Formats: sequence, C-alpha cells, structure tokens
Amino acid sequence: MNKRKYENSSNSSKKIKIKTKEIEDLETIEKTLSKEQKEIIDIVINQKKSLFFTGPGGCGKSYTLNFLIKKLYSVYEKHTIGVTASTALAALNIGGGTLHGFTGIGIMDKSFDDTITSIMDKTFIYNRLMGLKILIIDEISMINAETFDFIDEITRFIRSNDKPFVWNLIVEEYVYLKRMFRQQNEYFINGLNNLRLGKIDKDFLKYVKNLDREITYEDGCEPTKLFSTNKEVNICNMNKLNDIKGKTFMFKAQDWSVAQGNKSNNNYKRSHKDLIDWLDKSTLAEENLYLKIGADVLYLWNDKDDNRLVNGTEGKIVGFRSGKTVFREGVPDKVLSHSLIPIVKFKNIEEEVEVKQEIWQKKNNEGVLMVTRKQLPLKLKYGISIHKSQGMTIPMLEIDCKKVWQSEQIYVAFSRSVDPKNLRVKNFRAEKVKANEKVIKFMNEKFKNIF
Ligand SMILES: Nc1ncnc2c1ncn2[C@@H]1O[C@H](COP(=O)(O)OP(=O)(O)OP(=O)(O)O)[C@@H](O)[C@H]1O
Repeated sequence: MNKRKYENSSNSSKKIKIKTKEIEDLETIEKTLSKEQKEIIDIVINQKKSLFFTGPGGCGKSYTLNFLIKKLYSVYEKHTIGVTASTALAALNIGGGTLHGFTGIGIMDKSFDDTITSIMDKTFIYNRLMGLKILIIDEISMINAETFDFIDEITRFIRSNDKPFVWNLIVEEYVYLKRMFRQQNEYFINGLNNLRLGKIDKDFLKYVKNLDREITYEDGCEPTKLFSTNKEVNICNMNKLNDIKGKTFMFKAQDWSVAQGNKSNNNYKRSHKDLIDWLDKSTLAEENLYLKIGADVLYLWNDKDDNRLVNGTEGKIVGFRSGKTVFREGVPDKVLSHSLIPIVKFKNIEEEVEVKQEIWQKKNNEGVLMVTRKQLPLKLKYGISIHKSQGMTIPMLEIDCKKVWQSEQIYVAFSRSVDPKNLRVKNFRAEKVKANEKVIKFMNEKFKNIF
C-alpha cells in the first residue's frame, strides 16, 4: 500500500517508532476492553490457564483474540505460540494457519504411524510442536472430536508427554462474553439471541418481515447485500457496476501453483485448477476483479504499517494512476488495466490511498508452498456471500434469504448488522430458523444456563 503523502514525513528511526507505537496501541486497546474481555486476558497472561471463550456475533471475540495474540507476542517468544483456526478464512483473520496444517495432520488421510513419520521428516513441523507452549484455535466449533483426539495422540507421542490434550481435561476456565458491541438495540439483540437458538416468536417474525422496505442512505451510499450463493453475489456486483458511468477495468490475478507448467514435476497429484479452486475458497481476493471510478470497495488486507487500513475497511475508487498521469474521470480506451493503480478514498482515512497488489499463499500440511495469488486487496462491496461475511461488521446491510440452504446462515447474516434501521431483510421465512440441540445443551452446561 502506498499512501499519497501530501505532507512532509520523516522516516528516521522508523523501526523504533513502530515498536513504541505497538506498545502504545496495546495500551490504548487494553483500556477499551470490557470486564469480561479483560478477564480473558488475565486468565491467559497472568493466571496462565487454558480457557474456552465464546459469545454471540458482535460481542468482540475477534477483537479480544487479536488483542490477546498481540499481548502473547509481547510476553512469549513468537515460535512458542500456535495461532490457528479451523478454516483458512478464519485463520487469515487472525494472521495464523489452519489447525490441520499447523499440527501436521493434514486432511487426516494417513494412519497414526504414517502421520508421525511425515511429521518427523518435516523438521519445521516437528520443531513447531516441540516448542509449542500456547495453542490458539479460533472457530473451534468446526473441529470434531475425532480430529481433536487425533491431534492429542500425535502431539503427546511427538512430545513424549503423557499429559492429555483432551478437551474436557485441558480447558480450565469458560468465559461467555455477554456485552454486545456491534449492536445497541436491545429488542434486536434479544431477537438475534433467539434466532441463534433456532427460536423466533410471532412478534419478532412480524418485526423482521417489516424490515423488508426501501432505505435511503445518507450521501447516496449503497448497502452491502448478503446472499447465500456465489451466483447471486456475482450478478449483484456486475449489475451495480453497470449502473455506474464510465469504463470498467478487469484486473486479472496472477495465479501460480506447483502444478503449473512442467507437469512431470508435480508430485502432489492436484491439478492447477484444483489448487486455484482451493485458494479461491479461502480468500476474498478475486481471480477477476472488476473496478471502475465511482465503485464502492472493501479493503481485504491488514496493513502492517497502518492500523487504520484493515480487512473490511470501506472506500470508493476515486481515480486511477498510470505512470505519472492521474485519471479522475474518464480513462482513455488505449490505457490498459495492468498499468493502472487504483486510488481509493477510504471512509476513515483523510488522505487518498494508492492500493498495490498483495500476495495470498497456501501451503500444504508439509509446509510446501502450493499456490499463490497476486491481486489487488480490493473487492466490490455491493454483494458478498454470507459464508465470506463471517466476522464482518456491516453498517448498511441488505440480506436476501431467498436461497438460504443452511439454518446457521440466517443468524450469521443478521448478526453482521449494526443497527436494524440500516438493515433490509428480503425473502425471510421462519421455517429456515433452526439450531442444534446438542450445542444448546453444551452451552447451558458450560455456562450455567445462559440460554
Ligand atoms: N472492547 C471493545 N471496545 C470497542 N469496540 C469493540 C470492543 N470489542 C469489540 N468491539 C467492536 O465490536 C465489533 C464486533 O467485534 P468482533 O468482530 O470482535 O465481534 P465477534 O464476536 O468476533 O463477531 P463475529 O462472531 O460476528 O465474528 C467490532 O467493530 C469491534 O471493533
């Protein structure tokens, strides 16, 4: 990311400044934590106990976890902390890897003995498991008991340790974050909590049905639309783009995989297309990104040097630069997209930002780089799939429930909203609202009848 600097800035002692800034940032964030969020930090950092924490969408789980990771990095050596998640997308949000890749169990297609041999062969995985002091697992609900047991057996064997890693024995503390940060409207929060439990009463059903109305946003802003299928997302984005005057540019990602080119060197038995599809599923970066001046976009990267620019930051394309020429309105036909650098005005940043390409990578469970994508970290913000919206906060939101195929999608989509005043819900049907009884039983046991 290159920022257009309109003021003089000095780069002297940059490193020291960043370090001091990091500490200041930690202190600033720490002050904002709620009592329960602070309790989580205290249990891990001071009491050195293991814990499971959860809570409804928007209660600050990611906020707390990201702070906790930074705090841990300031206390422990980096290589002793395993930052993992059950899915690649969730792992990306916390700057970690998948639990399967991290522990070397891969897709669990090998026997116990073969997995051990494969880990012993890969020194970096072996060293990683040996040096591990703290393991973080985000979105743990998607890890089943079989996987957990397998990791337990593997790690105990590798570390010659009889101490079990089994869930019920290792989790010492349970914290449920109750305070809601994303939403303030008590009635809506209560309705969402019920949706999460698979319940909807007549009153809330009527309320949701009434949320299907036209909303005019200030400054002519458009809402982000959530759909349950990718097809609906693509149609929505292309339609919106066509409504804006001017030329559309297609920015093609530079994709690379081990299966590309010399096929005889591909020992991994996966085709180039298969690997690209694999990458595609775990990243928001598009293979073909369509942009034009005036288009609303989301930033898809967490900028290391500028904490104002994070995954999900909203902005508008205000121009393109090609060499020394800046285009603010029309771009001549002869100018090709690969020479263009988008200039974006982000909502929370005063100066305009020239966005440069970033690289997304995926490694296999043995740590071999399998596939990479070089692309602009931008995405049109008009339409997003519910699946990829997990973890996002979306202030101006429209949800289309027409093709919802999983009951959890309803809660995930609704809980992205900040204020129902700025939420439109289309094609809602009460029969889609369901919840897993086993999960409710578990939560009531662990958190003393919170539901
Ligand atoms: N202590 C806090 N002070 C200020 N803002 C907070 C705090 N905790 C969380 N937030 C804000 O609340 C919003 C929701 O937080 P976050 O995304 O961490 O919730 P979450 O529980 O992880 O949600 P989800 O389950 O939907 O992913 C974010 O905008 C976040 O910055």
